[in-house]
Amino acid sequence: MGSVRVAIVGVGNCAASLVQGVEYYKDADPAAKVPGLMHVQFGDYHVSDIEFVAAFDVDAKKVGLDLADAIGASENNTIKICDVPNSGVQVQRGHTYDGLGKYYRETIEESAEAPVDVVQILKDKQVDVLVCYLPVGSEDAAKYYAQCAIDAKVAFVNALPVFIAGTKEWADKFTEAGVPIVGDDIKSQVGATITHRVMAKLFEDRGVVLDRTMQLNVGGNMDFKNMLERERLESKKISKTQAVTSQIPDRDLGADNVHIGPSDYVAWLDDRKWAYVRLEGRAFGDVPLNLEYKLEVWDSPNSAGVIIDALRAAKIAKDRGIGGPILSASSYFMKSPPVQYFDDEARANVEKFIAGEVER
Ligand SMILES: O=P(O)(O)OC[C@H]1O[C@@H](O)[C@H](O)[C@@H](O)[C@@H]1O
Repeated sequence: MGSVRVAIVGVGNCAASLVQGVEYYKDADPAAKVPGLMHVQFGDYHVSDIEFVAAFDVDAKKVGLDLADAIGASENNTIKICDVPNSGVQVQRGHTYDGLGKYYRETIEESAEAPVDVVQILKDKQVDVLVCYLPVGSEDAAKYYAQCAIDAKVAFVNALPVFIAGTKEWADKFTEAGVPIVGDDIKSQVGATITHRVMAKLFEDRGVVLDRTMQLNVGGNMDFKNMLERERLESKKISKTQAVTSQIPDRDLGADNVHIGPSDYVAWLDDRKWAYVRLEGRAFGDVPLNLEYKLEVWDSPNSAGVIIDALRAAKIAKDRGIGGPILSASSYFMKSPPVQYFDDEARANVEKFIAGEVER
């Protein structure tokens, strides 16, 4: 079936983990269970079939570098997984639009080069899938790249909380163009969202009434620094909140009883994220029952394995000529898919999609 030719928008920490992970797992045994991957082999595609063929960024310290060098440049501060050999792919100057918020502008220098013709490059490089890793709050920039994907007939994986796959307007555009999309907003392997979803559902399934809950997140990467600008957070908070409340459809907690969102920037955490989660409920005899946990993760590697699956799902859809939102992959891999399922159902749907038993 050949390779999965991938272009990256936003060569930050998440891209760094993705590129390293593809190198790290290139010889993984398809029959083995390896840490961090849900599928070594995803349908016809092994991890090693993922090939990076183009990359776009606007940071002067990244534009012009080989992708293998750019992933360690500028403010990138995630944990190193392995060395990556020279890729032969030079990071090209993308379009900025609203991609750089106040804190990015204070921290990095924007490239003085002129933006490239993204659609032409996607076509020239015969890209299969474009993965969008722009900073939170990049509404216009994310939509610009989504349109580029449509124009170049390239599948789109939307890792950030800008609603594209989840809106009728964009879902229709992708469907009409026959271009697949997996989105929106990556849900990490075992991250704040999935653990919180599972716990909220557990309360309700076991007859405990959930009254109040909160999820406070702190981290030290550019994502968290960027999110100090509260105006950039609107869609992120909506995405994270409904990712949890969707799992307890029969309970309306009321807006004042749910608080989920990024909370502060702690520079010395680097790319680690700490999530403090609390659920308060009533159990047998209306007796209080509270659960509190803290999750410590390296943020970017925690999502890279999920993206590796999302890229291959998008490519399979493209191979099969299916356009529009890929519901199975979107609901399992993303926080804000067009349709929310419980995670066990979503997982089963992904397996059925791989087997060709469900269309999308
Ligand atoms: O841990 P969660 O809640 O699944 O979130 C995962 C991802 O969510 C994205 O919105 C963040 O920008 C990423 O940095 C993060 O890794």
